[in-house]
Amino acid sequence: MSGPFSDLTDTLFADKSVLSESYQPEEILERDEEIEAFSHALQDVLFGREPENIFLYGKAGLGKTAVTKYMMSELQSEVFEREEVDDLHVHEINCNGKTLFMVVRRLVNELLPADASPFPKRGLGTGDAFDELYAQLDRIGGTHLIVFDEIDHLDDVDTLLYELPRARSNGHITESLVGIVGISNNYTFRQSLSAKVKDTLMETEISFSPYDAGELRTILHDRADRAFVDGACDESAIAKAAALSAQDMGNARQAIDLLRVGAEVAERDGDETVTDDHIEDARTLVQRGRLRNKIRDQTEHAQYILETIAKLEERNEVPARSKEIQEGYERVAEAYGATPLTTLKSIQDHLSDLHMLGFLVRHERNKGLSGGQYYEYELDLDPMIVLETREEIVQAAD
Ligand SMILES: Nc1ncnc2c1ncn2[C@@H]1O[C@H](COP(=O)(O)OP(=O)(O)OP(=O)(O)O)[C@@H](O)[C@H]1O
Repeated sequence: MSGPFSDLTDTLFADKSVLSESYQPEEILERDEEIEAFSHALQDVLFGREPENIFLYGKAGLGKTAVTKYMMSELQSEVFEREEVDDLHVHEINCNGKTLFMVVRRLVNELLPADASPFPKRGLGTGDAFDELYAQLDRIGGTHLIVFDEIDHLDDVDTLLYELPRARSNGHITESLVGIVGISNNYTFRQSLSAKVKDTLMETEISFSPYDAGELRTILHDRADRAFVDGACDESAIAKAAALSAQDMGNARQAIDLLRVGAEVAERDGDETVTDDHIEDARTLVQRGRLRNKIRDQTEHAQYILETIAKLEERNEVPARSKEIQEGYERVAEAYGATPLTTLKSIQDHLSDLHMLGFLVRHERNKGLSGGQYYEYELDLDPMIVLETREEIVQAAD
């Protein structure tokens, strides 16, 4: 029997899941100093003392989550070994898009006994949710470490950071100990806290810096060893993925993505080894994917404007002035059954935003002797990406 899948054999991957987002590495590489600072801050837990509060800062993909997961699991094992230490409970919650009430309620529900009814969504306030949280922490006892990921996204973070670290000294809890681990992409987070919180919050701050090419190479090497069958990935492909990501933001997630997509390209082409060329192709694919998402994030009218400029570009009618773009835009908006924005000023505002966001190149022109200046615009990306993305969006909406 032969069918579309009958010829397929996996010649590249030994375990592809090692390159997936959900994979938690057993070993954390190139973060010795951060791990050392983290262990130091956590050591009170092993002596039954109140934990220090810990804040981790750093841009995306620098290992904050991976290091935290690793530290929590190492600490759990150590607590388990030392029978004299009370139980350790670790709770993790992502704060993005949540109110303080939602976060505290979620924690309460995690702590409640399995047969208890959940904390009500309505009718009670944040103060009530905190009271229930304290009651549950004391009912369970031991040490509780609560990891708040994207803590800077929380609406009323001041209250959280004023309440929880003081729960014991204020007598709200007596049978348990609680510590906070806050994770944030925003280095200025601490400055945004109220003076009252800033002055009293005792914490250790650990900052994660971008990985350099050598560090990324070590991380990728380790992944490649586990992910690929022997000899299926060139050393220079690893070096290339590491170098490209180091030049960008030093982001390990991006480096791993390049390696995975590069391997998918090799697989698609029927090649038995991942090479530099595959990583180069992966870069283009990953960049296109990012651009597509960025276009999708724009408002409907901003997208019409981008589509208009892409069409002008296809007819070699760029760079174009805002008046010309407005005329094309009106036709595009109407073709989608939308009512176009009417003033030239509103189009110019959109053009200026799209320029700031890096979608457009802007040329400043002078009107010769009559004086005065105006701008002309063209896309700073391949018009096909805009047109294809728009088509996908329209088809998905049908
Ligand atoms: N030092 C490291 N050793 C091994 N793998 C790592 C290391 N740093 C990061 N990674 C891997 O890179 C990816 C991104 O890391 P992680 O999710 O920890 O980043 P983050 O700093 O928490 O970023 P974000 O804020 O975007 O979540 C994960 O797959 C993680 O396993």
